Amino acid sequence: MKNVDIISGFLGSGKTTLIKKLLKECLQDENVVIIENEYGEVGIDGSVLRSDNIIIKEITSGCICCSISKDFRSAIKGIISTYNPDRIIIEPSGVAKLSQVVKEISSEVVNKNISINMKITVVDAVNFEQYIENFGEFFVDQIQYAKTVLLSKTEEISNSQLMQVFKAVRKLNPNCPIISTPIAKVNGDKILKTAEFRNKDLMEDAGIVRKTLNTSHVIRRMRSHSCADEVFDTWGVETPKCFAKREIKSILDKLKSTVYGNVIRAKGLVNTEDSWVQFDYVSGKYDINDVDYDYTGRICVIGTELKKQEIKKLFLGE
Ligand SMILES: Nc1nc2c(ncn2[C@@H]2O[C@H](COP(=O)(O)OP(=O)(O)OP(=O)(O)O)[C@@H](O)[C@H]2O)c(=O)[nH]1
Repeated sequence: MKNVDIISGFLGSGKTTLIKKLLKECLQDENVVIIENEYGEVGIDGSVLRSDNIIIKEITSGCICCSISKDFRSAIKGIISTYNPDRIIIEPSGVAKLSQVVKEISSEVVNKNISINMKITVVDAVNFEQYIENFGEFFVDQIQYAKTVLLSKTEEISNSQLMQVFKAVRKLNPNCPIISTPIAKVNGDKILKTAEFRNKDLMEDAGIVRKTLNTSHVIRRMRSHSCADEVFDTWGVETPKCFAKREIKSILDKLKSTVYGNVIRAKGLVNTEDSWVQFDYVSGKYDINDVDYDYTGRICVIGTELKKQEIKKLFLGE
């Protein structure tokens, strides 16, 4: 029987950051395979996580809980027969419903070989209200079906905002441990122990939560949708273009404008005049960091009602 961990969370919440931390601080001696599911057409997180002892299987261009669920199931089976890993970590796309991912894993095809161990949902505390209001169907599902919730970016909000987010998460999921200490300050081991603790007792959490809560008030605009493809849009490109660093900054500043649609998440690995950089844009805020060179540049943008021609012009000038 193989243990499978699911690290769920909305777009840009911090799933990859958490996986990197766990790999570095407490999973170095384990034979781990990661399934990276990117909603966009080009894979970026695989390169971000890549290291010598980690095997990464990337599944791009769709969501493993709906449009490419078959690829997902065959990936799991293939991984088990090829690598026989100690642990499989799944990072679903930010727009996947955790309930659906669990359903896929538990389906007839694979349930003889695996059992679900950790189900952590990373919740972006900074953008909590905005996401619950606009993308409640996805966001709430991820929280309700989690065995553990990790609040990310808590160091960026006030104590009273944190208390509000904490209360709202607790209301949606009465049973799960909620990790609220800034991620940089919590030891990876502590996160692992918290998320694996009382595993068995919490197996039924999703059912209990569904029975005890009426969350219709938080699922407003998105209520009628059930599939990410009906709501979210993505644009991606592979490009050898060499950018100026200040150009990337200026592009990311512009992405906030509605000229480009409603951009929630943009990420990329691109070449610049003096180094390779990784950029991460989440709802108006961004980071740009130097990284090791990569084989070619990749850019991915996710949002709603994207103006793809405008976005292409912005990044590539054509
Ligand atoms: N300040 C702060 N930034 C964070 C934290 N967690 C993640 N980030 C930043 O948020 C951005 C997105 O982080 P990722 O780990 O790539 O998020 P993700 O959930 O894997 O993103 P997608 O898979 O693309 O949806 C990056 O710029 C991270 O550095 C946190 O706890 N605090």
